[in-house]
Amino acid sequence: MNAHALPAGADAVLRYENLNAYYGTSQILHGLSFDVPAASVVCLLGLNGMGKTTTLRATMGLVDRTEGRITLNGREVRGPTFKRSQMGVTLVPEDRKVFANLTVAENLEVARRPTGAADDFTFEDAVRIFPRLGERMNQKSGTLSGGEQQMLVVARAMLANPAYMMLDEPTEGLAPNYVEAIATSIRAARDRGIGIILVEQSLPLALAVGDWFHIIENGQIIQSLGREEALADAQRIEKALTVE
Ligand SMILES: Nc1ncnc2c1ncn2[C@@H]1O[C@H](COP(=O)(O)OP(=O)(O)OP(=O)(O)O)[C@@H](O)[C@H]1O
Repeated sequence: MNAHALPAGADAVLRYENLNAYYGTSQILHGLSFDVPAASVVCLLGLNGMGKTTTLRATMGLVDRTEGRITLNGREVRGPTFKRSQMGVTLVPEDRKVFANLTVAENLEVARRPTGAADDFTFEDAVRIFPRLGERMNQKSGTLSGGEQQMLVVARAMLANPAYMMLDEPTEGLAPNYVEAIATSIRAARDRGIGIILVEQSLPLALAVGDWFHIIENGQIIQSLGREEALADAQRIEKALTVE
């Protein structure tokens, strides 16, 4: 069964139900519940240290302990990280780790996981979305700029053709033209049916691509907004993301 196939009767959704997460004895997440429908972009917003990264790591089984349920298209997401990624969920972490000694092309090839679906991402798609990578296919990835490495890790995630993709602050420290390329890639992934969780400090980017917005404070969702509401209330969201 490929990553996009659904068990009979299941919703195409990554679903969080009352998620608690712990590092050691510290409880970081307190009862998070939200849905990530297929073909949508869900933005997690909040100040530093509020639990956004922990939510993504909990999804991949990278925290010490969780309670509650995460289901992907009706099946429980559990077990070791590689099993979760086999289920079709992938995380692009903040640290932008590329295989430094491999070329750009080799990094992409290692990640490529065709599902056989007609709308699988291909090398050509990656190069169309990130022309800069196309110019650097034979360059060792360790010598790319930070922005280019970020494009490469996002391109790699897309070539794995996940059902759901989580991006942790993909535009942190990037120049505006790279931010635009990341926005284009997020829209392209959504247009192919991929559900996306975007953790972002940049509200303009989140508003440019997001369908749903959850503001997280101290490991809890304190406010949830749809796209129209968020656009109408951008100033209030900005305030919630500003340290007083
Ligand atoms: N490995 C860890 N061990 C113990 N505590 C941790 C660990 N990782 C994160 N924390 C704590 O969990 C809390 C939430 O951190 P998290 O990284 O999820 O925040 P965030 O909202 O993503 O913010 P940031 O933008 O700073 O990454 C913080 O108080 C942090 O100190």
